[in-house]
Amino acid sequence: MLSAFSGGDVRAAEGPLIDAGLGDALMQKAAHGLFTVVLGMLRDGGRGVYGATAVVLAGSGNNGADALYAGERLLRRGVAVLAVLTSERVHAASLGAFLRAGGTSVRLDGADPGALALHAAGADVVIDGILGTGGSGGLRGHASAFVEAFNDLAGPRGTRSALVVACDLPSGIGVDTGRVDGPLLDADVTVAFGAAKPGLLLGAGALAAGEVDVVDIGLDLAAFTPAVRTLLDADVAALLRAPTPHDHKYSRGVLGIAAGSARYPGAAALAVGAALATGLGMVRYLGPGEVASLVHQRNPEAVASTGSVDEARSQAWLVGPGAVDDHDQRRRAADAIASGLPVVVDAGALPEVPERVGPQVILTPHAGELSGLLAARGVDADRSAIEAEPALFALRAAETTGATVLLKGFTTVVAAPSGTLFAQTDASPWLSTAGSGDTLSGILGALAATLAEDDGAAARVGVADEDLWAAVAAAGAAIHGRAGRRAALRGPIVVSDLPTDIGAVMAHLYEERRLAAVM
Ligand SMILES: NC(=O)C1=CN([C@@H]2O[C@H](COP(=O)(O)OP(=O)(O)OC[C@H]3O[C@@H](n4cnc5c(N)ncnc54)[C@H](OP(=O)(O)O)[C@@H]3O)[C@@H](O)[C@H]2O)[C@@H](O)CC1
Ligand SMILES: [K+]
Repeated sequence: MLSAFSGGDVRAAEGPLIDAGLGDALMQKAAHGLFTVVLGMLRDGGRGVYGATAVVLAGSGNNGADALYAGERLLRRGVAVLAVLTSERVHAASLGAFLRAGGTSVRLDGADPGALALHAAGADVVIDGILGTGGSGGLRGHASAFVEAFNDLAGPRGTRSALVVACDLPSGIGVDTGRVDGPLLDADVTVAFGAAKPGLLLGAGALAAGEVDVVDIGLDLAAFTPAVRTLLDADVAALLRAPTPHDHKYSRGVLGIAAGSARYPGAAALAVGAALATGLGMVRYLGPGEVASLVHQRNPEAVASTGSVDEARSQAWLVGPGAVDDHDQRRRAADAIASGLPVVVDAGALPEVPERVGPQVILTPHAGELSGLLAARGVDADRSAIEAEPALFALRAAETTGATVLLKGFTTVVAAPSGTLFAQTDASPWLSTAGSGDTLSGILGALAATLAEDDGAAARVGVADEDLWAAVAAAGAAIHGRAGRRAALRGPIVVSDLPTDIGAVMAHLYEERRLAAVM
């Protein structure tokens, strides 16, 4: 599990070490970690180290000092390093060490930002040490002008030639929110010191951070609660419940699905297909006969009826995908939510959620739907406000309703009513296509059904029992994202093909789990 701690908690964990006179040692460890990652990138990128060129962007605080000390180490390996000082003030000892190692520095306020940006765009590596955890708001003044010029000249990440490495975090993102105001240097890699910060896992900050590499600098964070967590493959694998020889179809998990309507029949077929590919004992489909026929064309193993929730014994429910303007489906949604069983509530069923439910009710809105859900409960937040700070509003919705809230997006945020947060940035942009949400809900439903009666699941993934459903939702988002990435290797994603990729991802996860068990 990748755990992110707030800027305040990281500073508090540094406190005792700084009091013991170890502040400089911490900074040297951070700089060494940063240097080691840059070295690896130069080597892996085939650029070599001796004779490579680097630009260090150094702001006024300790973040700039880390970057300058890393620059000093690069100079000693034969890299030509230019330090661009983005503020009038600079950490004197680190600049002194950098200059003594043969580095050159230039102050941004006395120079032409365009010319410096052009130099940086042509370098092998740019180290972003403008702002770290002490920053507030977006980049200002000269630094902001430089970054804009660099982005224009170098082009977007992925196409530009210079590798950008963020020191602790991409300068200017909200440390705890991932909020981005103003221009930003998208990093190829972010080297985080001591722990990831929440802004690296959330919203626009997660996009800007690129790959996150955490360097151990000896901080003890055991007394602090992670602000955000990301499940890695091993965590998702640990959560899964593999069938045993003693299982039968009812004990493996039965998922009731009330999805689809005359207007949107396809949603039912997509949700059923994704649930079956995730693996479970049985899918019971409830809905109009013509929709059931469509479901059966692809998945004859689904057991269909036009009956009620009470008549269809299940361990968990999925309600809402494509269920629009259908009185019977609305009724089933309300009954499933009231059943006390785990229930995934999507799309058309979201308006059926009563004032207060429990965490076993997993809501899966996108930003627009969350805005409606909150408005109905007296909280005013439009779509763009939610997209700027997804964690804040997912948490608000979880606290207000008592449900687990999975807020869809490129980064999917999951909030438990306890305040525990997960963020999964596993998706492929190709997944933003019609029907994608229906397959996510099918995966979530299957996981809920298989884990509904599994008392050991929370402990296996390392969360409190009350946060089990949030972990399940995060795992579902991870599986969906990975399946999407796999599908995108073939070209633009056709959602009805996704079950093949879901199955392959599940096979990979079970294999990972088997290997973990024998080690
Ligand atoms: N503590 C430790 O032991 C360790 C810390 N470590 C490192 O320290 C980093 C935190 O360092 P930090 O606290 O010095 O903050 P940091 O972000 O470098 O600079 C803040 C200064 O920038 C300015 N400023 C603020 N906002 C701005 C804006 N929008 N636009 C422009 N300028 C802005 C403002 O100065 P002002 O403008 O007010 O003069 C403010 O004082 C942390 O990320 C990690 O890298 C590691 O070495 C491990 C050991
Ligand atoms: K930085």
